[in-house]
Amino acid sequence: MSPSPTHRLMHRVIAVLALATIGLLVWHRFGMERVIDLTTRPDVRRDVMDDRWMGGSSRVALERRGGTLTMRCQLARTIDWPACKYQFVISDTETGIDLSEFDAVTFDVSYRGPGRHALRMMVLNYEPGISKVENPMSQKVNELEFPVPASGTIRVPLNVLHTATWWIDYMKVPLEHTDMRLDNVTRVELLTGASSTAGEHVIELRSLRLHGKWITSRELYMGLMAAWILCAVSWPILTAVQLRRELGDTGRRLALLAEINAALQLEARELVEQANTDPLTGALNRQGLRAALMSTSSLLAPPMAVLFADIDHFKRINDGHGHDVGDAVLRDFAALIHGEIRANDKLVRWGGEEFLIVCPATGAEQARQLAEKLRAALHTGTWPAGLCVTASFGIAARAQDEDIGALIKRADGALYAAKAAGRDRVVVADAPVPPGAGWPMLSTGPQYD
Ligand SMILES: Nc1nc2c(ncn2[C@@H]2O[C@H](COP(=O)(O)OP(=O)(O)OP(=O)(O)O)[C@@H](O)[C@H]2O)c(=O)[nH]1
Repeated sequence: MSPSPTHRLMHRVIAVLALATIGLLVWHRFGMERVIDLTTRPDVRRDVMDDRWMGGSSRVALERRGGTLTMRCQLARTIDWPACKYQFVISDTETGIDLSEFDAVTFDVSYRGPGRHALRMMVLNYEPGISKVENPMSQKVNELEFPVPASGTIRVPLNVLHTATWWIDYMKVPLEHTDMRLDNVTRVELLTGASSTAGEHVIELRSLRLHGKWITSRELYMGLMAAWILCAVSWPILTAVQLRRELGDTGRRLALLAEINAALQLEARELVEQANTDPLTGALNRQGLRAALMSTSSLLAPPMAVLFADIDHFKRINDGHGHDVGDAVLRDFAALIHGEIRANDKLVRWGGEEFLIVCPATGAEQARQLAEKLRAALHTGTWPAGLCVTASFGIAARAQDEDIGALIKRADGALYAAKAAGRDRVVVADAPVPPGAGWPMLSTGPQYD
């Protein structure tokens, strides 16, 4: 069975999702790089500061030339931790930027000055519950000191930063807040090294860049997981909807087929009825009698009788009043007989103005009484054109094992006798003569084909 359009669509969605998943994971791993350049970014305030606010006597000055920031620091070791520093202020409020998915920082720097060249980087993170906007010292200090060449680019991985122990002591930070965090960075500072020699230190910073990803691994995994869960959930739902639709279609098709079938059956019944019925009188025709005898075998079980009824001088009616009146008499004659006989009796138009009545469960005497009743009804009936219509009746009761053809022939003989005796009467045929017992009395009637 070929898949439904819904399933084909789902297969495509899964294929696209699988490719997108692989593509995004590879892209996230090897690309998707986001760079924040703190030396040029317009919303970052760049500044320098010396240690006089802590009681020191170092002096610092900043020169800006193009994108290059040159810090001239006259370092004086008059306090324990003398320092000059660059400040990159990202935010003065509690809302910083999330650098947790940033993995490195690069410096393009030149350093001139006495002693060992080293720089200290501090990344200040706003910690809810600990940091206060009005107290810059309350921001969590993540720091690292690293050596600096005379000139060149240095790449420092961010995961080697650690929370400064002096800050933990100073702020009396509980243990659970001592981990390094970069999810809300408000400020980055670049200081002279902790054990820098006194004297002039000239640091030329051409760029300071943070390197990370456009979306965090967590966001990527969550997004992909949500997409796959949505896909997994929608699969059974769409399958159920599709099945429901198919069931509905099948039901509608079945209902339509049942309707067509019923119509065809009705049509077939009508055709059979038409084939078995005389169109003028509504009585059975000979084919109809054959069908009735075949479908209801009990019709012929003795005792049973057949009556031949033939309208007297019907030719005169036709000749005297026209064929239409003749037809009307035939219709009324059949209707009158139908009104008098039992439901399981069969009225057959045998030909012209001659009718056969098949009466199951009827003996010769009962058949004769019926014929007399019919004859009397004809007398009292109302006929087209004020006519008086009579009929002659020939009756034969079926003997055990008698052939139906022979039975009809005997009834026809009796009818012939009734006509011959003056019409408007009933004649009952004698019982058939058993083989070898001689000829029956009424065997000389008209021949049947
Ligand atoms: N109007 C009409 N006449 C029919 C039909 N079928 C047969 N007839 C006519 O019925 C007439 C039968 O005439 P006959 O066989 O001579 O019988 P009859 O005139 O009734 O005389 P008896 O039977 O001897 O009393 C014929 O004129 C047929 O043409 C029919 O369907 N409609």
